[in-house]
Amino acid sequence: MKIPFIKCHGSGNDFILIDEIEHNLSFTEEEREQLSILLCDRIDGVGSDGILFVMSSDKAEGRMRMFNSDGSEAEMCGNGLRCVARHMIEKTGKSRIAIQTEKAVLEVSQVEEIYPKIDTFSVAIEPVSFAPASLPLDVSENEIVDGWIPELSEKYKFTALSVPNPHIVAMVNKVDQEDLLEVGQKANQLPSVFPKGVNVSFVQVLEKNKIFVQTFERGVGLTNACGTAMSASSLVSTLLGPNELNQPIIVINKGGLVNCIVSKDQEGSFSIQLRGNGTNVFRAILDVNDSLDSFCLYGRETFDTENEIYEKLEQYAASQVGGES
Ligand SMILES: N[C@@H](CCC[C@H](N)C(=O)O)C(=O)O
Repeated sequence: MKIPFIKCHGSGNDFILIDEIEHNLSFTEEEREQLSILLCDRIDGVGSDGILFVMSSDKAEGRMRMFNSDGSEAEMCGNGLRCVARHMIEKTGKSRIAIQTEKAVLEVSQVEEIYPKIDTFSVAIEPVSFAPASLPLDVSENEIVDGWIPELSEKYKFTALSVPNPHIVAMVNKVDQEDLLEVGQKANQLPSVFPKGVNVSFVQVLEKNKIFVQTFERGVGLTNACGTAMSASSLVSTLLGPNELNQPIIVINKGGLVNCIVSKDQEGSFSIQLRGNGTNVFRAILDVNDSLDSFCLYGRETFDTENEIYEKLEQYAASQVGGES
């Protein structure tokens, strides 16, 4: 099977983007899972945090399905949606379109650069819910906002929310990566509390409207950045910390930076706009064998100029957090 793809990233959260419409491809559910495990492998595969399958939609200009590197499917992917937004905006020539995701049809658009010469895409992150059933999270409380989850940790308090994939967020004085790894692994081996697993983030306030976020992602592990987690963290640090509604919150991460704008409507529902890069690294073609357990890659073309420009953003982001990034 021949599969042309683009290797891309949002804040260093990297993906293999496969456009099924353009290349007349269609996979079974089992093939999507197997391809994700085969191709995302950082040693023997192409290496990425997940696969973005771009499909046709009768509700929007396109549809995104996102699979994690362990082969599980996620309800949503913020950094991935920016990469799909860029791809579809370039294809359609429109600067504002809609993309169907598992739980919602979401508006995406090209917007003002977040950093000089970085093409920037804004994606809507919604629906947002604090209802434990929406994650799902099996607790007796009506919601967990800066509260204890005793089965998980005696050291960190969490806020649980879906955006709409599941997240728990802890506000910390300083991000301890070893603790994050430990808590993240534990949370994802605790089906009595998190039946479908959960993304776990630690958030450090750098100053008003500026935070540093790191995430242990369900289905992957520690990543450079997670778009839905940075959106959830912006909301949580607005509720519990110094950040403000309707103002850009700068979110520094290990792979760069994004801006998040948190809004609340008249009914009290929250939504978040996530703005950041959608950078192409290279394009190539995969020749995958019938049993989907090996492949060869050919025709590789790199996007050198945009990657050189992105390095400047990375250096700037690293300078904003000293030891953290
Ligand atoms: N990195 C993504 C989220 C990917 C899915 C996540 N690991 C999950 O299983 O919910 C993002 O940028 O939002």
